[in-house]
Amino acid sequence: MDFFNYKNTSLYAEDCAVTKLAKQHGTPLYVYSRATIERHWHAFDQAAGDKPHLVCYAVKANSNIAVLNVMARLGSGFDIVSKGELARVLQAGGDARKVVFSGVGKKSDEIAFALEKGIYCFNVESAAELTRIQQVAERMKMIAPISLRVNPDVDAGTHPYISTGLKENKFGISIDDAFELYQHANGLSNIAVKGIDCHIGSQLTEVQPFLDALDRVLALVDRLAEVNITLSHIDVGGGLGVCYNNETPPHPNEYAKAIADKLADRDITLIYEPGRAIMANAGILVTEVELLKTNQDRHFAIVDAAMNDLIRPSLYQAWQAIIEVEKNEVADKKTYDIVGPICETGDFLGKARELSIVAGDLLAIRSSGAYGFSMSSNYNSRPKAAEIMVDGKENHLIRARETLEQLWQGESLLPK
Ligand SMILES: Cc1ncc(COP(=O)(O)O)c(C=O)c1O
Ligand SMILES: N[C@@H](CCCC[NH3+])C(=O)O
Repeated sequence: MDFFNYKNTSLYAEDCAVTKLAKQHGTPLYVYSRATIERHWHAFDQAAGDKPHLVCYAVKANSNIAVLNVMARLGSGFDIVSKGELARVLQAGGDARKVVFSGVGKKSDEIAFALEKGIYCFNVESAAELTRIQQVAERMKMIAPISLRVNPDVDAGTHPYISTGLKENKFGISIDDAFELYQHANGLSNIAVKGIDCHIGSQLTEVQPFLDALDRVLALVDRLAEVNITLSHIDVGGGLGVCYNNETPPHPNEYAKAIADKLADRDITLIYEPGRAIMANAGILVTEVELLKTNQDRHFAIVDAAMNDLIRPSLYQAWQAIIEVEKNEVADKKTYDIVGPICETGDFLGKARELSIVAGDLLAIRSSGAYGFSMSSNYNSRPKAAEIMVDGKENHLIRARETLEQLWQGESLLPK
């Protein structure tokens, strides 16, 4: 469910006509809906009911500070993977005490920064990282709160690039080794063992793999309790999928409740790290059709957005709906490949889409709120798109379109 719907023949974002937004801000343009973000966040928050819990939004999905601020105002926590993401959370008014720090390669200065800011917990992904955190904390005369990210070897049934919970993936600590590492961690002078963490992949469309992973995690929690290592939280990661095409993922409510129910009789705090499920359908990417061309019976719509703006179709062959912003009743319906101006064959946003368009029309690429702008780049020296947030009838520019000067910011010429 989202707030991007047609009124008669025009697409609206909440109460704003998308054509007007494009006129005001130009294209390519990311448009986010505040009401959608808030509704999705509340779905996770409310499903856990009375169970102590924390929704830690995965910043990587969309890290614009206005997006983070919307969630900070709701009392959200945040899942971060870098010093940069923590700095963004703080800049957005987020509370460091509700931050969990994931990621396989935290540098010492990132660990020090997070300790200084007083984050909730480090999700430790290897024995070597545990040693590093101990060393940094000892040097700073601080205690680092940690959980181990265990890899439960569960098949998430998702795209291989975004599956993380299998033995062969680089993420986490094999669940078979975790028991010993917990005992070791428990004996370290500057480490406080707090919880356990698990994230098995992204865009999962069924609850069962989450529950299977949780069963394995709970078996370890119980084994640890037998040796007096009592954990105060379980972080179940993110990964809940959304409907891009014809997937039928469980509603966040159903997913979050299934997990909370499993923990109902345990005195333990539950942490979720959703990214996509909150943001994907809270955003669209609006682009203008520049030119139409036909090569050997194949029709191409060349648009002003490209793989640098939205890389998911190129990188994962991801399918995202592409719709007309104004339904054009006059133009012939044809099957188009929607491509950008970048010099790569892989630069496409969608293939074989039936559309009635002429040059100058606007298209909206749906479900672009997550892993859209946050994965964008300047490839082909293309300034990054502008981002706006709609809020009822109002819209706010939350990131200005990049200027040409910004393209070479920080670069310098040789002296001679
Ligand atoms: C550790 C961790 N937590 C949370 C997320 C968010 O995942 P999703 O956007 O699929 O909810 C990710 C990304 O997959 C992740 O790596
Ligand atoms: N970026 C990916 C998801 C990766 C999740 C990050 N751990 C996507 O667009 O689907």
